[in-house]
Amino acid sequence: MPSIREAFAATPLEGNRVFPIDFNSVEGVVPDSHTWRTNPGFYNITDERIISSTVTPIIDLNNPNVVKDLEHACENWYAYQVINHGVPLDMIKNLEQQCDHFFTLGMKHKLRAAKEANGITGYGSAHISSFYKKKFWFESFGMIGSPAEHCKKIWPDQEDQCFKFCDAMEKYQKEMQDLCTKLMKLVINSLGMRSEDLDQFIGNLMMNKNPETLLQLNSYPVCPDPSKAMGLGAHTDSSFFTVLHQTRPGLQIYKNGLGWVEVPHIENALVIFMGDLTAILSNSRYPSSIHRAVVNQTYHRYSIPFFYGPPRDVQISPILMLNGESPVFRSVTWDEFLLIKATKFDKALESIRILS
Ligand SMILES: O=C(O)CCC(=O)C(=O)O
Ligand SMILES: [Fe+2]
Repeated sequence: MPSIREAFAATPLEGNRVFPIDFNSVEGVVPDSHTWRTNPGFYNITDERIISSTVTPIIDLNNPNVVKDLEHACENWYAYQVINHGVPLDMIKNLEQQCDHFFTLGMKHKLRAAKEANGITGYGSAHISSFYKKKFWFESFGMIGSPAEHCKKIWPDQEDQCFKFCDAMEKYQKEMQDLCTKLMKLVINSLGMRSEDLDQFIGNLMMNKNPETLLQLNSYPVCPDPSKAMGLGAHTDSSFFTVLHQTRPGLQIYKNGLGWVEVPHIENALVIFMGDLTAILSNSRYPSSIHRAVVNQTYHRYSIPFFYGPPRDVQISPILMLNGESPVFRSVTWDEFLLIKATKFDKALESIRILS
């Protein structure tokens, strides 16, 4: 059984040991390594229109109709924002502050926490840039659980700073776990599972083990020529779903027939993307959200995604709710799916399809 680490190691392309450039040293022009060509053809996207007037759904988690609202959003938008999510605003502000603290450090400091070759945690770039054969205007710091080991290297003689950073990350992870447990129930409920069966169903699905999660801090520095660069190219997340906090606008989701739809920045709302594993679970009723991040000339943007998925070795297969319904996808573990995704990228889901 390959591990997530091996899944990334299996990519024949550059892998994710692609270090970001020192964005502070770039003067005036976007270097060739980062010059973006539009429409590289992934996900068969041909429509490059950018739509800013359409508002993606906003779901109030306290609304009694939340399950219906969620069902509609998952079927039609694949991404939406939630309000009344219960995550305290001061906790989010503290997280942003620590995020800014890290990314405004000099390159020498950030590289002390560099990702290992094919690693997931620590400082680095986006491994999907190898598919695009271009680098993104992007740098990130990934964490599974406590970031303490990395912190000790970044701030070797600032115990206080180290503590503040770890504390902000760990508290936020805990909040995210609680929110994702709640969202998972709502998603399964919206697929037609009865409320009274949810706990047992999800317990069995996860084999009564803890979910696998990854917290990531993404940074998109100010760019001298945004028309030539891309923050993060179009992709879907491999998780069940992802909860994302954005500090400023820059996120776009792709919707057939409309093009790229800007997801507005709403203070105290969190963005949810449906991921590939929910496309499998829902037997393709809830497609995974194709999204990307663009950059700009005026502000430094951060986004903070929390990726939520099953224990690595658990088989995920479609939940068949209708009489006579046939599975559209074969079952996979998350590890196996990541391995497939690392080589097939936008064709990963297609490659496990058993019913057209
Ligand atoms: O920055 C964003 O808004 C998107 C980030 C994202 O899609 C990711 O980290 O997977
Ligand atoms: Fe994403």
